[in-house]
Amino acid sequence: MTNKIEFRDAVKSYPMNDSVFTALDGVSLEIADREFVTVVGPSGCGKSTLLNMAAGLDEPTTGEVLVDGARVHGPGPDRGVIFQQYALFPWLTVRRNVEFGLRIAGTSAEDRARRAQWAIDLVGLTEFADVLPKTLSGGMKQRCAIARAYAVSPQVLLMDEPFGALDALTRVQLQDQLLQTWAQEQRTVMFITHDVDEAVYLARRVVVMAARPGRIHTIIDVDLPYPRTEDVRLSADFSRIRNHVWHSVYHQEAPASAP
Ligand SMILES: Nc1ncnc2c1ncn2[C@@H]1O[C@H](COP(=O)(O)OP(=O)(O)OP(=O)(O)O)[C@@H](O)[C@H]1O
Repeated sequence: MTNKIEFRDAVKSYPMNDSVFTALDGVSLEIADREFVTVVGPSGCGKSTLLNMAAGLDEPTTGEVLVDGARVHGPGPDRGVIFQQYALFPWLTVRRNVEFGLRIAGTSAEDRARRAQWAIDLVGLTEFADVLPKTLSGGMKQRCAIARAYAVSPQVLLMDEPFGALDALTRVQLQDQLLQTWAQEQRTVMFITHDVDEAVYLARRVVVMAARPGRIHTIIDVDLPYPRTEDVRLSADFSRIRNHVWHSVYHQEAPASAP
């Protein structure tokens, strides 16, 4: 399999008074085409910095970030980014918000309408397509932001704690929807979360980062079958991997135990 995203010895440092603060200290990571990777780690370990570099919203101080073998120089329609804070246009309806990215991409009106409707239906907002965001709950606003990214059908989805602010039930529903679209459209997904269960449920590999300086602590293979179902979530194998990831995140001073 070819690499879709590649971090090559990526360093991010910031000048700080008379010294330099190293936010990321030489991260090398290869994410294969169509792979689903989650990233977990303590606050401040550089997860968002890493994702923003792949998105083209931030640049490494030294090292390289490549997408499809080409150095990233800025955002592009091949990469959809979803943040925890849904940035919807308050004066546009759900449908117009979802169509926005397609409009920018120059998609024809007919395709725009079709793609938008598909994405709106997928996230369960069919009945709310023509209302303004202010009438939606937080979870519904986030569904709208997700539909907007899905509609453009980017090859790469970069998701920074997209479900972090949602209630547990909505979160589980959106995790399952995300896995369904991933299975259908076979995108490459890089997904940041603070939730160890979410990290394991979604991914083929979990990247555990460490802080001060930010770096990769360990990478844990999630050897569970897709499609992921409730049975998978409740299985002994899931618990075993979840415990391994948990230990790697919360007891980083100790060497990571074997699963
Ligand atoms: N513009 C900046 N100037 C100085 N330091 C910065 C800047 N942006 C980020 N940092 C620092 O870089 C480190 C990594 O930040 P980043 O947001 O990537 O961490 P994170 O793992 O995503 O954190 P969290 O889980 O809390 O969201 C932090 O210590 C942060 O304070």
